[in-house]
Amino acid sequence: MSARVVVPLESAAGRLEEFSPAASVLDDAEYALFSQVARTRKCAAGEVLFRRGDHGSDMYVIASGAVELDFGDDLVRKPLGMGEFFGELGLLMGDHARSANATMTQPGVLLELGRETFDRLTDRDPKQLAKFLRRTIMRVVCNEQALIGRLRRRNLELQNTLDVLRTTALQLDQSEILIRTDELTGLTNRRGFVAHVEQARLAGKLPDSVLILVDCDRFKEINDGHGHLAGDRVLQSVSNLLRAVCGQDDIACRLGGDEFCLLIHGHNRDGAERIAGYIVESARILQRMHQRPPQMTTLSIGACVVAADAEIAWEHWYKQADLALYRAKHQGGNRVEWQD
Ligand SMILES: Nc1nc2c(ncn2[C@@H]2O[C@H](COP(=O)(O)OP(=O)(O)OP(=O)(O)O)[C@@H](O)[C@H]2O)c(=O)[nH]1
Repeated sequence: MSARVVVPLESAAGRLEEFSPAASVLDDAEYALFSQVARTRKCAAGEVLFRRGDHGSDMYVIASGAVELDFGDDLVRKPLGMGEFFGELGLLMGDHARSANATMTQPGVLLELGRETFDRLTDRDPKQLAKFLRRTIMRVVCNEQALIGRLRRRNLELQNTLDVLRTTALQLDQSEILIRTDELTGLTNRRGFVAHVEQARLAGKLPDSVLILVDCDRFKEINDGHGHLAGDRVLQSVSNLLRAVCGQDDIACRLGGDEFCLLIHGHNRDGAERIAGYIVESARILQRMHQRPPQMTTLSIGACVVAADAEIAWEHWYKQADLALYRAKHQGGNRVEWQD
């Protein structure tokens, strides 16, 4: 029989009792008593005694050989050896659903105790049986408490993991927004704009639109004459003006330096001409209104109609609008030119 470590443990009734921490080992007197009434069963290695969820009412004592209890999921498997018992809840509760798979890992002999044999023990040695039952109940309570502790710890770990995942997702969203946003103006930057247009185009969801390229006139003179910060303020004013004319589905973008663009969705040339004209006119008025320090420059615009065609890439439309912008600049700026 295997070696036993016996430690005192306070019972539910408050008395000190002998209790084995392995707790599934019978003492010599119990073993002798059970072997008087039990059925013996020879088992081969690998033989499955019961599976998780099976209903059963037999308890087993290992006379020789070894058994493994597998509680499933990621719970630790429990090896049992000579003198240890298992399946006692089936015996005590009757027709109990097993909570583990029990498999012989070494060939051996088991003592099987069914309900009727157990009843006979009540007559033979009630004191010994009561001691066994108390110990078994304590074992169940301890196992349950350990299980609850493990589940609590796992729950806490899961919650922590979820928190970390939530924070990471949020950080990813924020980084995604940051890398697509122009820091100075808060408008979408070139990367964000091109990604948006290309995604929509490839998905066939880019509606007929108008592309409007906007460039500040003689912006360098503002930087040179009033300083870089004044130049920054002008760029912010231009972006506010573009934001103001944007509809819900339109996009305003700072392409870089003093160059901006607007993608006006669902507009034909007539509608977009009014918008482009309004931008140039408003900039002209603001530029005259605030000259020292300057709040605005006059603006040049090159525009083209973007036909919804999944085959034509964004660069094509950009080149068209840029040709128109070049003409607008060439004619002195402060105007709108179209490329058909
Ligand atoms: N203040 C400021 N200036 C910038 C920024 N980015 C680019 N610039 C400046 O913008 C100026 C653009 O100069 P140009 O491309 O010659 O444009 P321009 O002076 O408007 O000339 P035209 O377009 O031909 O009228 C350069 O002097 C850049 O240094 C910025 O973020 N802030």
